[in-house]
Amino acid sequence: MYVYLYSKAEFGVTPLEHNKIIEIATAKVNLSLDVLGVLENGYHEVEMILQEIDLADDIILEPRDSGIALSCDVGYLPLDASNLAWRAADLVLKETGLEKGVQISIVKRIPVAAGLAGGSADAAAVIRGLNRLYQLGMDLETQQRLGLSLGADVPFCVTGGCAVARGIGEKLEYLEGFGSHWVLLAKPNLGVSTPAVYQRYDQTEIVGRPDTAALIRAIQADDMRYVAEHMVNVLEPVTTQMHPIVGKIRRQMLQYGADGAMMSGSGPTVFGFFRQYGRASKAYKNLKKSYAQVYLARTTNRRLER
Ligand SMILES: C[C@@](CO)(OP(=O)(O)O)[C@H](O)COP(=O)(O)OP(=O)(O)OC[C@H]1O[C@@H](n2ccc(N)nc2=O)[C@H](O)[C@@H]1O
Ligand SMILES: Nc1ncnc2c1ncn2[C@@H]1O[C@H](COP(=O)(O)OP(=O)(O)O)[C@@H](O)[C@H]1O
Repeated sequence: MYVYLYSKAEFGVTPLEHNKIIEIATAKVNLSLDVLGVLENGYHEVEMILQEIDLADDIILEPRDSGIALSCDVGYLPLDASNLAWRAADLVLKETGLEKGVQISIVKRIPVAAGLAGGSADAAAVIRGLNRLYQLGMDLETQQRLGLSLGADVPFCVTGGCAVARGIGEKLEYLEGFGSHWVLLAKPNLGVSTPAVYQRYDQTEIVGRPDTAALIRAIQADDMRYVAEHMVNVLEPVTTQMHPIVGKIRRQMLQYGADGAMMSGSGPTVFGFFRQYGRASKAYKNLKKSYAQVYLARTTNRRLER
């Protein structure tokens, strides 16, 4: 059930002799999402808690004399300049003035347009990976600044971990203390457009908002149950109104024994926290009967390893 989601290549199988490197692009879930206002450029000022999970893509980088070449093990992603991994490579090469190219191969596991920041994770992994491959000496802040020009979630994805994200998502306050917990994810068979959800949010009356300060305290105390029971995402009613199946999955998660369940980001993926593997795996089997994209993952904090 819980398949090891990082590539085995990380553990010594990496063919370093061929100059390849592997970066693990981990997904995130939102433990809360609040909108504080709208900025002049139309972006929303947010206050949200982001948590890295171990559902991940592999990003394999190989040096090339010039040009960016991209391949992927699935057929549904663009392989040109509209891919965030491609754009990240282009940005780093231009910014550093490096007269080199790169071959990028993606092993895709994170569902797309799901509220899990899969594209942002890939972009962040390319930035980290190129820094390593060509020893560019970019510090974390530089990597995050570059990342921000690709998407609001990219600065967080450069490090992962657990953080309160403010501004448009780029002002990060890292939190320590939250342990490794079972997270079950289920995505209905539809993708959600983030701009469409934010736009619709502006016309929607808000019913409940998260108590971010209380959630921060619970995270620092590793009180998973409190977090699970008090998570709030103000975008959830918006996406649920567009796609009622989101509400259905949330109810199913709770019915199957989750301590709490919520939609991640702009959706439509719903995740639930479970204290016990047994219960989580039973819920996995039940949800698998109705949905193709169901994943059992764990919260993780690879920032501490970087
Ligand atoms: C909703 C969240 C929550 O973590 O995640 P996802 O659902 O995408 O995973 C993020 O705020 C999404 O971040 P990300 O997907 O990186 O956003 P971007 O590519 O920068 O922006 C896509 C579009 O979303 C809207 N947007 C994004 C971020 C923000 N703070 N306010 C906005 O209004 C803008 O219309 C923007 O053009
Ligand atoms: N490497 C990538 N992985 C996933 N999606 C990508 C990638 N590059 C570009 N995209 C595009 O970005 C959009 C958002 O995808 P994704 O980052 O998975 O969404 P979300 O942030 O909601 O989880 C999709 O329309 C997808 O086609």
